Amino acid sequence: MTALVTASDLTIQYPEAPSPVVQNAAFSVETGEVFALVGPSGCGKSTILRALAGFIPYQGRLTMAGDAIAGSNWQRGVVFQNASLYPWLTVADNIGFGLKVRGFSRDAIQKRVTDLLETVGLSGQGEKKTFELSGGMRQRVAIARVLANEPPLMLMDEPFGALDAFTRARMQQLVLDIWKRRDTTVFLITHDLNEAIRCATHIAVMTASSHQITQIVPNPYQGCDPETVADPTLEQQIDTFRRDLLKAIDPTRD
Ligand SMILES: Nc1ncnc2c1ncn2[C@@H]1O[C@H](COP(=O)(O)OP(=O)(O)OP(=O)(O)O)[C@@H](O)[C@H]1O
Repeated sequence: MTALVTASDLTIQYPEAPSPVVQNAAFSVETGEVFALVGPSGCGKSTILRALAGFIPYQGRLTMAGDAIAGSNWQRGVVFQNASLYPWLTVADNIGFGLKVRGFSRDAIQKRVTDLLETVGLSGQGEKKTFELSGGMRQRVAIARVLANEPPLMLMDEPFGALDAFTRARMQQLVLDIWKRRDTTVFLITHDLNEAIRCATHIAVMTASSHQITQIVPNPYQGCDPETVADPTLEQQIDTFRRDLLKAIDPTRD
């Protein structure tokens, strides 16, 4: 595998804030990984994602495929917790919006949108208005809209945080299915360690006061659902792995 994203000496300070939120951080995300970033609220996870998206300035080095990240770009698609869809457009037009802006032909857009509606389980719903959709359906549209651009990197900030447990589990499976079938790398922020264990190939940890990623651990349990695992031995192993992650997130914990 080769590094898709590389950060070194990465420092991010908001204007008027007394000190940097992220300081001298270093990490890399390899092509093909699902890289989950976990850590306590307010430690700077979304700040790193915003810098990766090109939404905010940073100091130090932050590159994608060797090029310094400067400004937003379709190659880094972002899915947030609450899908900000265009309410005046249909589902299909929301999904095809980026392609239209990029000058794709009407036929090419229609074909890709039809494929994506199927990928995210919304076949036949392209003409719906976004206000007719449930929360889970809206997130499917948001994911399809990002996938339409076929970005090498998908940035997901608590994408399923507002969904009920059942929908959340289905959406996690959807992301895993998409990741397996497409040539995409995923950077996922989550509060939910079980979500990280289920989805990620690698789990990166930030602590409350580190201002950087302190550990990146390969996850041997990707694809397992820690909440429903039936094998007691495996359940115990996952439990130990989860405890170790909790300890890494909060070293003061017993
Ligand atoms: N635009 C901003 N201006 C000033 N400070 C900010 C801004 N955005 C975030 N912060 C501060 O930066 C710190 C890190 O915020 P960030 O959103 O990156 O944390 P997080 O780890 O993603 O938290 P959460 O898990 O709650 O979403 C917090 O103290 C927050 O208050």
